Amino acid sequence: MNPHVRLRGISRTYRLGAVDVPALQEIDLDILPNRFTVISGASGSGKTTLLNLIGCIDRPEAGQLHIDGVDVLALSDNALSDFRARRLGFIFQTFNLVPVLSAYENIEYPLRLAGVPAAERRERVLELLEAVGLADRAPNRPGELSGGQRQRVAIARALASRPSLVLADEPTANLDSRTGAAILALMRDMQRRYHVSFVFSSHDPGLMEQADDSVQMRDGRIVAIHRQEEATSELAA
Ligand SMILES: Nc1ncnc2c1ncn2[C@@H]1O[C@H](COP(=O)(O)OP(=O)(O)OP(=O)(O)O)[C@@H](O)[C@H]1O
Repeated sequence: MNPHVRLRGISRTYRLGAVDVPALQEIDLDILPNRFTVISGASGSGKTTLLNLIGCIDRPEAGQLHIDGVDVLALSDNALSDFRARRLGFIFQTFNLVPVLSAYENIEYPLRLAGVPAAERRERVLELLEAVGLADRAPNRPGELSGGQRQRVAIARALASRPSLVLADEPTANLDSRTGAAILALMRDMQRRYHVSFVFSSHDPGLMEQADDSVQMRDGRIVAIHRQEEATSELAA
């Protein structure tokens, strides 16, 4: 199976005054398509830095990064923004919804930016609201929703532009454990339903069991990769 994301020799060092902080050191990693991948590791192990690089929000000093076969580090800033908007979806720990927009409008926002026609926008937003269990909350602003409901809106927003890859940086960190488990189950469901690759980071080693693939990090390096057997349906296909 061709990897969806391929990292080779990726290094990223932050400069803090005179001190160099090596956040990632020569990372080699393949993320497989249509799988649910968790990146776990202690605080400071480099998870966010890795997700920011895969999300083309940050650039490494060294190494190669291909997504869907595209050498993203060779793209111009404009081409990279376009690539990000079309192919990638993001879910954040702090939800990052626009407070003055309703749940419906938050999900619709990336579609407006992408110039999707109004009728198609409406169809996609209503389908996603239904899919994340918030059909009755369309007019509510984020301030009128619970943390779990806000994250559901954020999941729907991340999927709105039909990305091939969704990146989620500690999406359950600000939720109680029950709500976090429900959000995780929803992400899993959405990953299967929409045939996207999901990559999310977590401190919680318990989540590793629920992923197809798990990547463990320590001190800026990958110390273990565990891949579950491919799903039967994929093998049969
Ligand atoms: N902007 C920055 N400037 C300097 N150092 C940074 C910066 N961002 C991260 N670091 C350092 O890089 C290392 C990796 O940080 P990163 O945020 O990627 O880890 P993490 O595994 O996501 O941690 P957490 O679980 O706490 O979010 C840490 O040592 C951190 O202190």
